[in-house]
Amino acid sequence: MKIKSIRTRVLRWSGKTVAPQANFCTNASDALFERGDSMGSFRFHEWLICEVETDNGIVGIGNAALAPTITKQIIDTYLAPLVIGEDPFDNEYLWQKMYRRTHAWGRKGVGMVAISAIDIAIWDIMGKATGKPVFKLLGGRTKEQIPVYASKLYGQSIDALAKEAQSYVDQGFDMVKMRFGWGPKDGPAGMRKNLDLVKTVREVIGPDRDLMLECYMGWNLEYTKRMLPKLAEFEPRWLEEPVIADDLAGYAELNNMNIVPISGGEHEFTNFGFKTLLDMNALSVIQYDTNRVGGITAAQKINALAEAYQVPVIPHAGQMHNYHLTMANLNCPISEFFPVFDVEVGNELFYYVFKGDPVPKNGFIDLDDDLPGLGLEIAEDALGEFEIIE
Ligand SMILES: O=C(O)[C@H](O)[C@H](O)[C@@H](O)CO
Ligand SMILES: [Mg+2]
Repeated sequence: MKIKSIRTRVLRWSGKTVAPQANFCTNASDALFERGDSMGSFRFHEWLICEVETDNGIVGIGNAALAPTITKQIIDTYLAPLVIGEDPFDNEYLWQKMYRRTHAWGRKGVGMVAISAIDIAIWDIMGKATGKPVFKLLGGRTKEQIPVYASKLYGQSIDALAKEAQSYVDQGFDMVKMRFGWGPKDGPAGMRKNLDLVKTVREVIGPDRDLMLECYMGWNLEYTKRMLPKLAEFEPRWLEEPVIADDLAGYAELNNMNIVPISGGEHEFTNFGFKTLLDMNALSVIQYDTNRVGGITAAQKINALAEAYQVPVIPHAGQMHNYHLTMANLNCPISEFFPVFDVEVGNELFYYVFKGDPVPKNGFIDLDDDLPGLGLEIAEDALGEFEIIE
């Protein structure tokens, strides 16, 4: 079997979007003096689809959400010529070929995102060719079902936040992740508002459900050190991305304070990136995203490394490319789930592009043992609300 062609499309959402409210979510741009739309860099309103076709007609589907138009160019210009004509079952060789041929500029960021999209498609091909779901090629079923946490609860009024949190309890979720609305530039008043948000959600979900807290790189080391003792009383399962991805020492200092477990990794790349973080004891939970980190080939290597350190892996994003890894690894205990809403930040866009993502029931999702590949189809009949850049 050989790879015959690669087709990339960028889908630009032109349908209804919900504008984020003020103080919707802290993020790395908050450190800039102009508030403006600090969420500007934080939209996922485009998605890249990467279809890899073999000479016997099997089509594997990969995807990417970061910088889709650039990722498309990287695949079309640099990566497709490297893998066309090759055997998709040589996935390790193909990953190394893409990684080493673009090493000068592609080992992190959009270069690795592009490699991820092709690698995910290759694993979809291997599943379809063998008649096995991808997780059965990675280690098989390690769970009856996958527990999922409802991940939204962006900054909003206290009443609205409580109502949204209650809706997840009513749907049977035992774990929720919320976002902060304020950070270092908002001073003590912002700290109090952040703590009010956490207090509200903790009161709604009660003491026996997991509460996770998301900063999305919007805080810094000094502010987080002041916040951690104030957050401890709410017993969060983790505090996520308190500092920017390059502040490895900050991650390590915060995690080694052992006040609240620190999580991160959705903006880190390859097993080398995570070896450094693990050696520094910088994370208590690893959260790579398979469509960024290097695809399934890279993610599975990180899973093995993390297991040796006994650091759990809970990939960013409730999407199929992550669910298969979670199902196949004992050290991946739960998955994230983005509730389906109107398009806001864009995490929800995945459900508009693809068909097949499992729907949670009572706080769990499951995968089909008999559905080959990733189990996704492109929702071609629903792409009318997208501008398609081919
Ligand atoms: O952990 C997450 O879900 C991500 O950081 C989100 O995609 C981002 O929207 C911040 O909430
Ligand atoms: Mg996150």
